Amino acid sequence: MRQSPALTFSRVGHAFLGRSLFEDFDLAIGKGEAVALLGPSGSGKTTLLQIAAGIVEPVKGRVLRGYRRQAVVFQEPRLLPWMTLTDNIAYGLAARGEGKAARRRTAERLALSVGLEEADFTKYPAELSGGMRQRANVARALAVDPDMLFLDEPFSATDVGLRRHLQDLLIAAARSRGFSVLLVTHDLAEAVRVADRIAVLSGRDGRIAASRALAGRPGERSERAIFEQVEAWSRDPVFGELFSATERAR
Ligand SMILES: Nc1ncnc2c1ncn2[C@@H]1O[C@H](COP(=O)(O)OP(=O)(O)OP(=O)(O)O)[C@@H](O)[C@H]1O
Repeated sequence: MRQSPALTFSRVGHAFLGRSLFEDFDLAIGKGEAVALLGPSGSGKTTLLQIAAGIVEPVKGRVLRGYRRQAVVFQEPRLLPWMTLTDNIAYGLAARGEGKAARRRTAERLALSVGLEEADFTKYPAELSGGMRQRANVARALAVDPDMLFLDEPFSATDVGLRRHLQDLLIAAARSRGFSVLLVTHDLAEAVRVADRIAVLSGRDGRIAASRALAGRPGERSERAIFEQVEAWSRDPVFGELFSATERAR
């Protein structure tokens, strides 16, 4: 028997101020599958992610959720300024009924796993660098042990070294815990590194212009294989709209 998907968009439509973004958007994400959603700026990627996560109610259609617990990583960390680093990471755990000591232990373990240090545990967000805040952001999402993770341009403001580190960390976490991922990104190399499949949203009609499975598993692709895939797709007409828009934005 085929497993039901973790997430299904079924004929989803949305409009802002009378301007339609998409009419009949369909996409299914399997359990344990990582899908990267690419598309020109303004095509509605973030809106789709927010609809999927229940942050925005679609005007039309349905989202079917076959998962129990979700976490969202936004581009900007959104830490609570009056809470320490570990309290921020542990924030979502209180709702799950975990005791205070257990919450602190989980938060500390995750803080260390994302490269934060013990000396940082009691610092407030204002005392942390941008990179440290982004590490805390990822740790906070993993703390709730999601089976569906939404990532909205999570590393676009992060320098290359840290971006790679956090990508690898998420790939390893997704593999060991088996959660599904919907990643919105502008960065084709990031998509090729992190995802099992890429969906390209058309800027013209808000539908999926192309859906491509990637060879191999995330975390096992060589730098050369990633580079060659990005090169090949950048010559593919289906990706043309994406690249011309990205280049215009530069
Ligand atoms: N709350 C809102 N009210 C009105 N218009 C909105 C709102 N949110 C988004 N939009 C508009 O909807 C369109 C799609 O926005 P969205 O952020 O989903 O696109 P995107 O593909 O993620 O863009 P980018 O790649 O630039 O982040 C844009 O034209 C945007 O201005």
